[in-house]
Amino acid sequence: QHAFKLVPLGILGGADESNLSAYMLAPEGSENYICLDAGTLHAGIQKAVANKVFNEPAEHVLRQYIKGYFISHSHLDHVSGLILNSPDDSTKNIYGFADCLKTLETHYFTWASWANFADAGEAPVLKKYHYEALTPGEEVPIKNTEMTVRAFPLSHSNLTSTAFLIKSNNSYVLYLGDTGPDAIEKSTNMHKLWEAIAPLIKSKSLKAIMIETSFPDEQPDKTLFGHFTPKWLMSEFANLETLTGAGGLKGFNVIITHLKLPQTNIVKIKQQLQAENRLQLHLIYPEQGKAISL
Ligand SMILES: Nc1ncnc2c1ncn2[C@@H]1O[C@@H]2COP(=O)(O)O[C@H]2[C@H]1O
Repeated sequence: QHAFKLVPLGILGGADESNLSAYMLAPEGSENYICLDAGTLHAGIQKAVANKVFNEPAEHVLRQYIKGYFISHSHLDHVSGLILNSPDDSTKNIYGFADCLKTLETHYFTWASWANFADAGEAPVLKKYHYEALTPGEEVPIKNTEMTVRAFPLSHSNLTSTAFLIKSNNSYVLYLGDTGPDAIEKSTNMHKLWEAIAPLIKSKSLKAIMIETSFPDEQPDKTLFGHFTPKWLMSEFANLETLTGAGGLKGFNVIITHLKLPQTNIVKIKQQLQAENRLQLHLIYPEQGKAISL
């Protein structure tokens, strides 16, 4: 019995502008999706339609199926698809922490960068999108869907990034925007997040964690820029295992996002994750336009 359907619209962490972080998520059997980050929309929806994931034209998927956007942080590779597709989009909410939404308002939905399709910021405001600021830890319903969200702060170098805990009935998916290990970020955000979600792993209600691994282990700690390597990812999951109990993560779905090109690095990251997977996580590599049931 699956609880969610996930449709990756873009999966990479930069460089290939046709395939940047964006993931549609809906309760299984529902057409009321959210989109987690929005780096690439058009190219991903086209692929999903070509793969018969959707039986409607791409315009319909963009306008009718995506009910809202969840933006983890304001870096271009997480928002460019939203901005570029905004003239063809329908009215909906953009959810995120206040400082992230403020950057959309002051840097992107302005009359110099684009047109102001939002409902705040530089006049005239076209009011297609409503900025909906989230409060850390507070569960709120997601408009026009059967899901709720709780947002948690993450550290991403100089920025605050976001983890979104999405709930449908009594099942959950956890999506993390760009972030790195507490030890390097000099943060406790990962630990606090693990404390919040460990009970959901124990109760088997958390269906998957979507988390980034941007660089192979060869990347020096001082040039991680708020990202994970396989070694650091596995060390954070080892911390999580101390909260779930020994063996508590065996077979748990971990969807690896935001791999950065070149392709030789991506091959390395996958090899290293496999070699270092002593916790026996079920590692899943999403593919653009191919649905995953969770
Ligand atoms: N101090 C820095 N020097 C060079 N490149 C950087 C620095 N900080 C961030 N970046 C780059 O800017 C990118 C912004 O998006 P990412 O965090 O995915 O990856 C980041 C790096 O590629």
